[in-house]
Amino acid sequence: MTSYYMDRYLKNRTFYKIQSQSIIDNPDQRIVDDLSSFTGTALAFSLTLFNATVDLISFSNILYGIYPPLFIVLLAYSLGGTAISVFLGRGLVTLNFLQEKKEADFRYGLVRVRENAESIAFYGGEENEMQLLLQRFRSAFENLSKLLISSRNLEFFTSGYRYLIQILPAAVVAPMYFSGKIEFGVINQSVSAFNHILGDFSLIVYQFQAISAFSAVIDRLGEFDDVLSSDTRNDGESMEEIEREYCSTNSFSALNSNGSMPLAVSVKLLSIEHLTLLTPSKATLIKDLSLEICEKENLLVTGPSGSGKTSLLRAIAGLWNFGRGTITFYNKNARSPEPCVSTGMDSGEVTSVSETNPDHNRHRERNSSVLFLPQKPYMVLGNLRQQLLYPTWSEDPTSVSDSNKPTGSLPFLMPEPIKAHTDTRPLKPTTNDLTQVLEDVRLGYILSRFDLDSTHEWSSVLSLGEQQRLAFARLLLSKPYLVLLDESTSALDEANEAHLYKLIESAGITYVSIGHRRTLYEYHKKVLHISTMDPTTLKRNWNIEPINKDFTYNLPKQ
Ligand SMILES: Nc1ncnc2c1ncn2[C@@H]1O[C@H](COP(=O)(O)OP(=O)(O)OP(=O)(O)O)[C@@H](O)[C@H]1O
Repeated sequence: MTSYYMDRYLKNRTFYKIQSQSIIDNPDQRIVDDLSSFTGTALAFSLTLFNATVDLISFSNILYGIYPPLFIVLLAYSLGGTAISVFLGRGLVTLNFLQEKKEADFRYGLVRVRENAESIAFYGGEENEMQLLLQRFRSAFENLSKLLISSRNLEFFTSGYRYLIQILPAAVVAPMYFSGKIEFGVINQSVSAFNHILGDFSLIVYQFQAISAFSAVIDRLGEFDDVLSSDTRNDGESMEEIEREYCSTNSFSALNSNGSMPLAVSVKLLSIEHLTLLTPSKATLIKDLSLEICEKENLLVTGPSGSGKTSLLRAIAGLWNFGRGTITFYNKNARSPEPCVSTGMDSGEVTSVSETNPDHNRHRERNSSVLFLPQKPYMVLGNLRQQLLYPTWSEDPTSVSDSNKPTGSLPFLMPEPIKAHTDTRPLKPTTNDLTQVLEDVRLGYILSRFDLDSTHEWSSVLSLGEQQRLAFARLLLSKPYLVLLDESTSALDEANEAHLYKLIESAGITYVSIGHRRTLYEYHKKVLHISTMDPTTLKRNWNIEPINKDFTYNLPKQ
């Protein structure tokens, strides 16, 4: 179940939608704790139910045979007891649900302190963190107190219920013994049968606390399952969405009609048509943007903070759907093109697939040919080799030494090889390639400190600039045909920035960058300037122009 839920959580970027739209709380806790208690309790309850059924069948006959009215009294007693315990414990499901949430919130607060240890230490924010954590703990503690009070009241009733009736079978059957109707041993027999049947009929009374905790777990898992099964892109509102199309440009599309190769071929990689970007609250960020990105026509996106530059990249990456318009990717490497659904998009022959019904392989195909480097470099948990291979190749550390030995693990727990885009991604780099690429991005010196197979908390042991250079090393290994860089060199000095841009340019990678630095103009052909939208006029707030290379920007000496 864990593997099934994780698969659905990571598929179609559901994890991102859940987080960015705050759809449900603590999905991690639901995967770890709730699944565990669901499976454990479901198994335990099934066995208890089975046991009780067998018990009931065996002892009902005995008790009914001794004295039928006793059986009927027992039935009435247990029904009454069940009704009272349901009434007394009616709040327990909600309290258990909240307890799970509050404990998970508290744990998450502690995880955030661990993850942001350096920033908190720099700010000296220990006092505030303590207050925030105490607040979360207090909330969990207060809920637990309410839960304990409710459980105590229920427990008082359950104990009374259990002992009050103990005398009944002996009291009813004893006169029958004294009148000689039954033998002495039948009194014991009836008491024992009575207790067995009472236990079976009182399953809800005795297990009410466990049942209410189980219901809370089912509620949380049900909610999670609904989110994983539904399309979380919008809240059921029929709003317009940005359309994404993936076209495969065949190799002959660049030829002239007579079959000859034109002198200057400009292969289109991406086109944006009439794109209007909105925020979730429907404020317009960018109005009616249309542009094309051709091979080697590197584009710089500039504009004031908050104007919507990152949102534009998110829209291209498929992470932002608020707005309307069409974004088309042209994948020159695709092998199995499908009929083109978009007409009048390109003079060359194109084939395309739309993202309305996304399919895993298609995502992979696009991922391998277009790469996004986010503003905040992401370091995966693992060794340096895994950092470099991410996200194009996977490396299972256990398989390095024991690749031929069976690990004894269950098949569904084995790491899945990244197989869907083997047609377009380059061959897996060797250790020499990895060392070389680190040298290329001027990170060769870290190999004297860490070897490729050492595992560290990389986001702490590498500086931000080093992490950004490592991200460029990944880029050089993956060799996508288009990369979107969101201030990916913001932590680097200008000389290193120039070096990295030259490297990706000479690797034949076309790039679209977001940046504020004037020096960036040097490495781009066109600039898209986005200005802050004026809500009163809602006029087009962008313009695109070629960069005049004669202009000098006081570049650093290298
Ligand atoms: N998930 C969100 N919900 C609501 N508003 C958002 C969300 N994400 C971004 N915004 C808003 O959209 C606007 C554009 O954000 P974006 O990150 O694209 O700006 P930017 O131009 O990249 O800024 P910067 O240069 O500071 O990185 C901002 O006003 C931001 O507050």
